[in-house]
Amino acid sequence: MSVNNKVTVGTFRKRKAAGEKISMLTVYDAPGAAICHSAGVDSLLVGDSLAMTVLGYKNTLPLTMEEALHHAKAVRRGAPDAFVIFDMPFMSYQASDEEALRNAGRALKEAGADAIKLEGGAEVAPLIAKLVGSGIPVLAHLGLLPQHIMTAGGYKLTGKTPEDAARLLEDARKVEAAGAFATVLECMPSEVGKMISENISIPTIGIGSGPDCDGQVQVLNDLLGLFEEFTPKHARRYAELGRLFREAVTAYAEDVRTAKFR
Ligand SMILES: Nc1nc(=O)c2c([nH]1)NC[C@@H]1CN(c3ccc(C(=O)N[C@@H](CCC(=O)O)C(=O)O)cc3)CN21
Ligand SMILES: CC(C)C(=O)C(=O)O
Ligand SMILES: [Mg+2]
Repeated sequence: MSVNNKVTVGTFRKRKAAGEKISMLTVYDAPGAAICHSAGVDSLLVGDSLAMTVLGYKNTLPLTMEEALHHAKAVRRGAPDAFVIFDMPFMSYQASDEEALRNAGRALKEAGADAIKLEGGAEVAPLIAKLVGSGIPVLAHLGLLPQHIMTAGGYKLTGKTPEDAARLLEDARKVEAAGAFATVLECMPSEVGKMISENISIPTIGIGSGPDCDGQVQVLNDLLGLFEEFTPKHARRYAELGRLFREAVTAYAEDVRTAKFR
């Protein structure tokens, strides 16, 4: 069988109903998208982690719409049939709903994305309803919100107290009611990931939120060992491409120096 039947928002719903897990990986360029899609990864997220993994920024805040679109277009070219989600950059959707709708529209119209993702719970539920009402599928994102590091004072695990866990469930119910087709759950205790997954009808896509989420998402560069600034605890490493990369270019430089390669 071909590895990918065409994935749609309906696929997410059906998978959860059937108890089948959903895989998602971030990807930022055409060759990466081609490999991930042909390998059978269900969905590709052009994460705003692009800022850190590829563009060399210290956090995700500086990323612009233009930069994100540039990479989303490359991802679409590399995997024309993949389900591609565009992660809305910081301040592309916060200033007004009007600006949010225009920017989300650009993701679909200009980059050919299938859906957008934005960070937040109850406070963005009315915006999610407007986007979905306009025909733009939305993936929500709850828990650790990297675009809130300045107000949070860093990257912090969420849902550690019963009150926090209850608030996360409330947020999950609000984004579900607003029409999000699924939600990311980032960095919360496994029990909270499980509790939320069991109490909403849309799939949860976990990162650092335990084995009972309806799917998992990883940052590609963490998975491949290609991000050397730091390793988040939630990252699972499947390869050491950073090491291979360094060995290869070291050998090349040495071969040129010693005139073995000429
Ligand atoms: N390479 C990369 N991987 C990611 O997962 C990622 C990015 N970049 N950039 C955007 C955000 C930032 N994320 C992060 C970054 C750091 C931690 C972190 O330092 N976590 C701590 C645990 C936090 C705590 O214990 O309070 C850790 O030790 O891993 C978590 C998520 C997730 N996203
Ligand atoms: C970690 C995922 C969910 C993300 O938002 C990103 O990579 O930007
Ligand atoms: Mg993101």
